[in-house]
Amino acid sequence: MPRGRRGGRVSALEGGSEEEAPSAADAVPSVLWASRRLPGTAADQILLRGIFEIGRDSCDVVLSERALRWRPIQPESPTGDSKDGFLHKEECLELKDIFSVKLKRRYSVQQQRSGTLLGITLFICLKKEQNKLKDSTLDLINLSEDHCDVWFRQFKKILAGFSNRPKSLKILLNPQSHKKEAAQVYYEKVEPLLKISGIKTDVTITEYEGHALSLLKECELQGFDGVVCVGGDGFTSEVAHALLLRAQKNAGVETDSILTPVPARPPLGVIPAGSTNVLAHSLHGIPHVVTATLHIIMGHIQQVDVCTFSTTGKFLRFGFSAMFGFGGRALALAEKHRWMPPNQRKDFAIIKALAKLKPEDCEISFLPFNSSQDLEERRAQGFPKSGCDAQWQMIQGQFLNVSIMAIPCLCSVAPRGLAPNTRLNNGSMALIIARNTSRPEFIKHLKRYANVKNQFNFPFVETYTVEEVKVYPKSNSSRHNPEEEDGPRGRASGNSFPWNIDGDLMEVASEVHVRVHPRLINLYGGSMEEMNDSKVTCNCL
Ligand SMILES: Nc1ncnc2c1ncn2[C@@H]1O[C@H](COP(=O)(O)OP(=O)(O)OP(=O)(O)O)[C@@H](O)[C@H]1O
Repeated sequence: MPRGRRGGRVSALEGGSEEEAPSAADAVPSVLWASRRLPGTAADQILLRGIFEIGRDSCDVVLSERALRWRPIQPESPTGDSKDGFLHKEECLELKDIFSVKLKRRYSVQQQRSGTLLGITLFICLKKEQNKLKDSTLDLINLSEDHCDVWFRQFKKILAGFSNRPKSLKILLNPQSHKKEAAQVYYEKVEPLLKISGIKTDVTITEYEGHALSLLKECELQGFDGVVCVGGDGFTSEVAHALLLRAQKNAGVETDSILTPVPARPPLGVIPAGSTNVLAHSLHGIPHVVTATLHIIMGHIQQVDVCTFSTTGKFLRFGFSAMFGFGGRALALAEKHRWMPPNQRKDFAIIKALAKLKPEDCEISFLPFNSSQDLEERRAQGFPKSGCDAQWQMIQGQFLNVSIMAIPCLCSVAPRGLAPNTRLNNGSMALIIARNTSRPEFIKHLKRYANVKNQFNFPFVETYTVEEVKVYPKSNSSRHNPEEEDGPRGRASGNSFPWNIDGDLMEVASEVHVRVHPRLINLYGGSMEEMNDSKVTCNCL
């Protein structure tokens, strides 16, 4: 009979009976990765039972359909009682937290091929502090090849049952993101975890702006379970736009003026490696590479709302968030100074845009959230168009900044989000308007994003929850002067207005129509824990 390293007898008792687990209050896990107790364990059928060394203890290990449980084996006292049994409580690991299994072997110089079997290693996804995931391992030590083989095959079978987890991924990597470290991020932190998980990858390193878009128009995605982009917001947004555009073309949807887009099939993973990582931060609650990678490996999927942007009835692009006015002009300035290092460029652009702060004269119409259903009903009841459109509201005046956001837009300068009351998939957008005010007051408003105070609690700030927005800049504002470095009011070029769409500059000459489309794209990401002080109190949102 083979024996464990510390002399414990090895056996595999398939389908054996399960001991009653101790109460959650009693359980004191000695290892970080062990969750205390699973609810409803009674119905959990036992698959295998055997002895392994875990940590420094010889343990009685039980594998059931939902969990792995173990308890150190107690030496029997002459009276038959266990001396310190109360110290050795059962620990357990939910099977859904395992992402890979390998046979653990020790290789000596002579044994280059097979090595000496030591046991089984389980690769585990741990939940750390708020929203952060971490990979870890659990070694089940047993020297018996037969014993380990039975358990190894059982773990493999269990892992194969997680059908939502990807087996092959198309990776798109922007080598120019931030300080050009996206390749290093991918090859050092992401690829090793994908390899351990047995996920096949096909990596394309983009060579120019727009490369991902043109590649996704043509390339075959049939063999991939998902697409992953490694880069910043501009790159992620480009890839999301490309996937959605592809979905429309595949479904025969006219892309000149998209009214009701169809969802994109392959889920998109977002590995944060840019100078701004608002999308990854909003999706995972933290711009953390390992967390993002583990969500992909575990097949956690979120359906996320997406906006369409169009002008004069013509579709422009898909995106998650937009800024017009100060946000657009600051980006236009940053783009003109691409030669600067990313952080310096951002700071420079913000300071310069603040120095040249001027309001945009425009008219904003919006359809408040939940009114479109009423609108459809009114149209169905034969109301004239003007009667139907009474649902639309209109404001006009001089605005310093207009933000339209379908996602919360978490970032380092706004840890609770630029739109903290929006969710990833609540089917609405936040419309946040800063009317004209003095520069110090506007700066005070911007600074509030960084702390817990309500950034909307200013008389010049208005917030609305909307489904559609139309922004009409007034055409009588001063014309572009090519002599002026940044154009009038920092405009991007000619007579167009700069829009910041997910960190990408979009120049539009006339009005922009933004509509939200609920749950249009699948993104890899788990449901986020709310921040402790999650809701700001605001009259409108
Ligand atoms: N090889 C490349 N060379 C130049 N630009 C590229 C390349 N690959 C992708 N891009 C473009 O770079 C833009 C910005 O990329 P990304 O968002 O990853 O970086 P970033 O550092 O966060 O950018 P930003 O400083 O604009 O926030 C994207 O619009 C993308 O199309």
